[in-house]
Parts: sequence; C-alpha cells; structure tokens
Amino acid sequence: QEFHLQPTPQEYQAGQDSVMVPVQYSLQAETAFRETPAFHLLNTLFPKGEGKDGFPVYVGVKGDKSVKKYVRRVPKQAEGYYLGIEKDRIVIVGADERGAYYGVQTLAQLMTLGKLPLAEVTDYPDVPYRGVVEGFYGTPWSHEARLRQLEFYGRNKMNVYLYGPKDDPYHSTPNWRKPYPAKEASQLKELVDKANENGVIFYWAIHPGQDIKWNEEDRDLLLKKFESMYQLGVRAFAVFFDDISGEGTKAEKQAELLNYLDDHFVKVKGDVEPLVMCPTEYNKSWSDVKGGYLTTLGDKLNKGIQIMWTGNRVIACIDKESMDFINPLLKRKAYIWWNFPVSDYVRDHLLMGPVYGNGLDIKDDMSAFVSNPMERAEASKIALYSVADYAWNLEKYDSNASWKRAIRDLMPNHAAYLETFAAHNSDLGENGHGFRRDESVALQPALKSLLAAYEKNGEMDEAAYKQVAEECDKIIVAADRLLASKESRELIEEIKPWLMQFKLIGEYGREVLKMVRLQKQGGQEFVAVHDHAQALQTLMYEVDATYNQNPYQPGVKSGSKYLLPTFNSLFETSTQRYNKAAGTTLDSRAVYMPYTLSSNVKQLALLPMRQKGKGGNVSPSNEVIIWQAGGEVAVAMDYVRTLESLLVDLGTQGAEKNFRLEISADGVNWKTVDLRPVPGRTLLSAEVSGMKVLKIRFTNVSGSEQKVYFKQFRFVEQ
Ligand SMILES: C=CCNC1=N[C@@H]2[C@@H](O)[C@H](O)[C@@H](CO)O[C@@H]2S1
Repeated sequence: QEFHLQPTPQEYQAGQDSVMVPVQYSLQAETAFRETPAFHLLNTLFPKGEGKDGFPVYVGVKGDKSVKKYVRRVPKQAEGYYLGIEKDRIVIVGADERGAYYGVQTLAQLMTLGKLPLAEVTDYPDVPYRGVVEGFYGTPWSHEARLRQLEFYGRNKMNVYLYGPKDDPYHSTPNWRKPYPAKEASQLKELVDKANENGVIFYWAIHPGQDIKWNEEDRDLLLKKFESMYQLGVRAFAVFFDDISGEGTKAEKQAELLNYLDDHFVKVKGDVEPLVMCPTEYNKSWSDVKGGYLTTLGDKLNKGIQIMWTGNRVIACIDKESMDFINPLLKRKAYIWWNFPVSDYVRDHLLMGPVYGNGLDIKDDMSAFVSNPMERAEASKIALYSVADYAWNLEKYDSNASWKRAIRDLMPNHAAYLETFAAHNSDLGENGHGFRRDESVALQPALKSLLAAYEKNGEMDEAAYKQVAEECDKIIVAADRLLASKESRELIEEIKPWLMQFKLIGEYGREVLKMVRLQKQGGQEFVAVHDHAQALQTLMYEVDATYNQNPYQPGVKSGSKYLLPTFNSLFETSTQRYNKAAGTTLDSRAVYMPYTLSSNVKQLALLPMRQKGKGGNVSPSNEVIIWQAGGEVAVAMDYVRTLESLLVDLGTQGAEKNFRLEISADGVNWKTVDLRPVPGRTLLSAEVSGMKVLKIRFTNVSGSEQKVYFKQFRFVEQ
C-alpha cells in the first residue's frame, strides 16, 4: 500500500532524502497565528510540543513577515498552501488561514511515515466549497456522530457541513419558527465550535416552505430564528425550499425573502458567509424552463447567493452537459448537492461502493460539491472520503484507488475484510429513481460464467467454481472478523444487520455450490445439503424481516445485484434438475415475490414492490408526485388471496375525494371500496377485511392533475 496524500494534492515533489520526525518544534510565526485552528493542530503533532530548541517550523499566511521569503511559492487559489520540508526547517504558508490549516493537515499525514521526506507540496482545492449536507430523510445523525464527522472533514480538507436533517422539527415544519430547546441549542453550539476547530464552515439550514406565509410576521420570525442561531455561533445560513408544494414554491417570493435576509442580516452582520438556497425545482427532470422558476431565481436573487442543484435528476451523477444546462439559467455556478451515498429511498441497502460517474472536466463549473450521505454516519465515510478526493482535485481523481484508500483509512486493521464487505454492498436495488451502482465487480465474471455454464448445458466451469467458492470463504471470514472487531465499533454497530446477512449469504453460497456439485453426481446427499440451504434462506428472510424495520424500505439487503441472485438461480436450477432425475419434489423456490406493481404515473412506475411478513407495500417516495387525471397504480397477486387491511397515504387531506380504490377477485369485475380518512391524519383506510383479491387498482378520478405525496400504499393479508 504505497503512501498517498489525501486528498490527492495538485503538486507533490519528494526527494530520496528525509529527516527524522522531530519530537519538538520551535514556532516561527506571528503571535496572531496562535489563535488559529492551524496552530492548535500543529501543536498536537510533536510529542514534546513546542520548545525554543525544537525543529524550526515557519508557518503563516501570505503577508506574514515570518514567511515572507516563501510567499512566491504560495498558490493564488483560495485555501491553497505551500508546504516545504527541508533539512533544517519546515515551512507552511497558506494563501489564507484555512490554507495554512490544510498545510498542517498535510504535514500531519507525512509525519505518519515515520520519517519526513524532503518534499514540497504546492496545493489548492479545485472546487471552492466541498463537504457534506446532512439533508436526508430518516434518523438524523447523533451528536457524537456529528462531532466525529467534523474531525473527518478537517482531515480530508472538506470545508462545509450543512445542517439540514429533514426530520429535525426545528429545521423544518412545524417548529422552524421556534428557537431550539436548551439541550439541542447547546449541542449545536458545540458542533459550531468543533467545526471551527477543523476548518469547517457550519451552515445551519432552515426548511420553512411547507407552511411559510409570505408576510412580515413569518419573515421576521425567520430572521429571529437566524439571530438565535447566530447567538449560538452560526456564521453561515441556508434556506431550503425542496420537497414542498403550495404557496411556498413561488420563485418570486423565495427570491424576495432570500434577498431580504441577504440585505438585512448577512450584509448587516458582516461576518456571515454568503447565503445558500435550495430551490423547489432542484433538478432538470423537474424543471419547466418556460415556466420561469429557475430564470426568476437566476435574475432576481442577489449575485452572492448560492443556488443548489442535484443535476439532471434527483439522483444523478454530474457532468459537463448538466452544468451547461443549469449555470446559464441561474446566472451563476450551481452549488452541487450530490445525492450519494444517501439511501433514504433504499433504506434496506448500504451504499459502500466507489464514488464514480461524475465528470472530471467540470471543476470550473461548480461553486460547490457537497454530498448528501446515508443516515449511517460512519458507513458514509467511505464515499465521503472519495467525495473529498474528487472535489479537491478532479483531474487526478481515480475512483477505485480512492475507494481502497477510503476503506484503509476507515479500518486500517481490517481493511481487507471491509473491502470484501463493501464490494458486495454497493448497489441500491430497484428504486423509484432508477439510480444504480456496480457491485461484486471482481467476482461478476466468475458468477456469470459459472451460472451460464451450469444453466445452459449443465457444465461445470471449474475455474469459476473455485473462485466463487474461495469468495464464499472470504465472505464468511470477513463477516466474522468485522462483527468481532474492536476497531471502529461505531461503524460495526451501524452495519451489524448487514454483516449478519452477509455471513449468511456466504454460507448459503457454500451450500449451493455443493448442491450443484452433488446434483451432477446424483448423490442422495443432495437432499441434506438442499435442506441446509433452505434453512439458510429462512435465516436470511428472518434477518430481513427483523432488523431495520423502517416504514419505507424495511429490511436488510446484501449482495443483492449479482451475488445472491446467482446463488438463488443455482439453488433453483440444481433442485429442479435433481427432482427431475430423482423423481423427488424438493421445494425449488429460493425467493418469493407474490405481488407485481404496474402504473402509468411516471414517478410511480419504477417503484419496487416489497413483501414484508403477510403483506406487501409499494416503496414510498419522498418527492411530490405529479399524478395525471386518470392515472392509476395497480398491484396484481400471483393467485387469489384474502385481504385483511389496506392503507393509503398521499400526504394531503381530502385525497379520498379525488382518488378511487377498486378491488377485483378475477381481474375483470371491479368493486369500488370506501376509503375512510383516519381522523387528523392524511392516512386513508380501506374496508377490505375478508375480501378476495387478485388485483388492486387506485386511480385519480378528479378529472385534473393532482400533486400529492406517495407516502404509503400497504396491504396485509388475512
Ligand atoms: C438541491 C436540493 C436537493 N434537495 C433534496 N431534497 C431531498 C433530500 O432530502 C433527499 O435525501 C434526497 C434523496 O432522497 O432527495 C431530495 S434532494
């Protein structure tokens, strides 16, 4: 594992020579330097700290006398730095204070080498703002997780963290107007302090759009809330208008409010970062350019205000074409909100794979590149490490090398095991956004040729068989070693259900490979191994039905793109062939999905059906659904079943007037079923107890387009 600075520096020259890592340093800097995060970090790097006989360290920013001699070597880009390690001194000069801090971070990495190479690093970030927006639906990160994140951002030269967890009631409706209670307020203050120590700008975001009134009262309440956050030390603010409907979506009003805040708060305070806003039309597939929403923002928003953008779709990689579309409309460089590794729409999957697919030629087109992560903070660090690497130096970014380094950085003593796990836990599975990732990349060829040889002509591809068998052993060992790991305990606790599932998949694969071997030999032992494989299927189903039971995509999926499907196909084929040869009737079903979704509503058509226990649900969507008049969503059963209950939630009152629910026992004759609103909620309950059902149909019969949420569509069988 050769040494590699993180993020990849613009220029790094190291000679053959090196010096011993000094145990003490003597500081050559302006006194003001001692107040900066760079100094506090520097002071932790030497075992014996500071002393007049220590190794001279010249450090400062452009203009400081102490580093005047080196000022020509400092890059002109903001947050740039020059780091020189010479025989008799270390020199760090920042283009600005954060640049000096980053120079010290790079020195910290070099000092882990055991001896300091005589080297010169001339470095700076490609993208001005780089970091993370905690903007997902689901359980907000814990306070401790956030503190660890901020240290991680400092080490990886990420300079922004935007606090905007959708499910924080004081960030969003209904309590955005209220100040935080004492405990939350003190935690936020602690986060701001931690962010400052790590060179991170802490943005506090507000999400008022769902119920904001465009009047002075709400405007002043919002200003007051900003003021209360300012008192906690917040010096950077954002206003999110995403995922809302109604009055709050008006561009002119949004622009008026932002400009007011800019003129009467940001410019008045003088020490607050430029505002960031998240538009309602935040991706191309949702935008209607002629409608003028984006151009209104582009024309009316004060120039300094940043506008966020997720690309061509809600979940999309960012390329030159995407930027060439949006920047002219916004009349500024879009502030990219990249929706990866966020998994709030595929909550049963972990996204542990490489960061890839974003253009390497767009460094001058973005004002920011921030990642929206998973609700599992530690597990998100694999992707975040590479997001930092990408946004700092796009042209030199190598997604696979960065992914391997990210894993080693996260668990140095278990890197091989974590890599085995991450390699098979990277795709999202079917989802409403149609966004997919590669998975099991190294094993894919062997899985495919093993399956093809066996299924097509009953052959055994011995080389592939051996490689898959070895991988099953590695999977089982990796799962055990990670589950038992003392290292990164917080990470292990987050991903434990997936580690359990992963181990079962390794054991299942091992048994299925035996079944294939035995089926060809025709031995009786096939039955015992088949039954063991089925027992493992039951255990996998139970893990999936027990853990992570969120109301959206409950369960624990692992190896879902190629690994498990291949084992299931081999299980089914070998059992069918064995039954045929031996005249037995062993159960050959590996995974069972009795329900099929169909819809002519664009945003619903791709939503996956989920089976959970004795029932099923259509995976919900976080976004506003444009449901055309007459549009319908239907669920077909494999055979006639009996219903117990059925719940629908479109997130709006009165939906039962605009939509009709019908049940058919034969797919031909339909019966309309009453939808009864649950008091005080937008949930609708249907009286279906005891009804025979082959097909369910749900139609917009209002005669006009409806904008609703698709929060729940769930039924339970008797
Ligand atoms: C530029 C604005 C992006 N705003 C967004 N709000 C939503 C986020 O809260 C979700 O986590 C994400 C993934 O489900 O989808 C959109 S993206």
